[in-house]
Amino acid sequence: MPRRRILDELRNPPPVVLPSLLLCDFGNLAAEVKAVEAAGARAFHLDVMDGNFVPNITYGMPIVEAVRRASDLPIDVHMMVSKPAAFVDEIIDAGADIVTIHAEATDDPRPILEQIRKRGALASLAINPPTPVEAIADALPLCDMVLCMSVMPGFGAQQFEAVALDKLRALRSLRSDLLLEIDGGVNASTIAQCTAAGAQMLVVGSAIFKKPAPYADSLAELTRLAASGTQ
Ligand SMILES: O=C(CO)[C@H](O)[C@H](O)COP(=O)(O)O
Ligand SMILES: [Fe+2]
Repeated sequence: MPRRRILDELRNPPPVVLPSLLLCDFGNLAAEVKAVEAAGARAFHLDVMDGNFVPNITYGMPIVEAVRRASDLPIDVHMMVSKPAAFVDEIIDAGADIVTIHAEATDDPRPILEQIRKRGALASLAINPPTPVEAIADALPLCDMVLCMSVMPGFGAQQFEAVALDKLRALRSLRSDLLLEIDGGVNASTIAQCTAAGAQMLVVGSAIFKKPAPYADSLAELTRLAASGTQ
């Protein structure tokens, strides 16, 4: 999908709940993707971890390609890798529509964000809970989206860290057009606070995949709660 159309679609209310496939059944990946799409998902979140930037290894291009084959929905790839510049092109070739790199992984994210945009994908920058918004001020003009992590990256099913909410509020006051995403510990108890603070993109892993498919009830309930935070 073209960059502009994805941006417009994702900015449309209600807020977007993105299933994080980290905790899905990889033995039945295509079926899981289709089940989540049938449940009403508007985009997917894929967690690429390299065992170096974070203390865990997940998957790379082949899984992004497999999700691309199973669905036409936008794919948001969260790159928890030490050398994002080396893999951005391949991730986009595999089917990523949004590429999120970590501010902590590079001295200057700007050339990588430019490269992502040049390739026609949405450029996104993530910050870990201890990283302040000021650390990415120079890169903000090149960002379509900012991801505020509400856990230290590496694993699903961790406890939500509310420090991300202050950063969402600060970013929203700086730029009204920026897509804002939050990831980590987002569930029925925390999701309304996230949208109240300005997030439109809510990544949810364990709160969807801890129950077996179909996922329609949990996705609808999370979307309802997310929308209630914007009222
Ligand atoms: O980036 C991530 C972990 O680093 C995942 O997207 C996130 O943790 C999703 O899982 P949960 O909703 O269970 O926290
Ligand atoms: Fe993630």
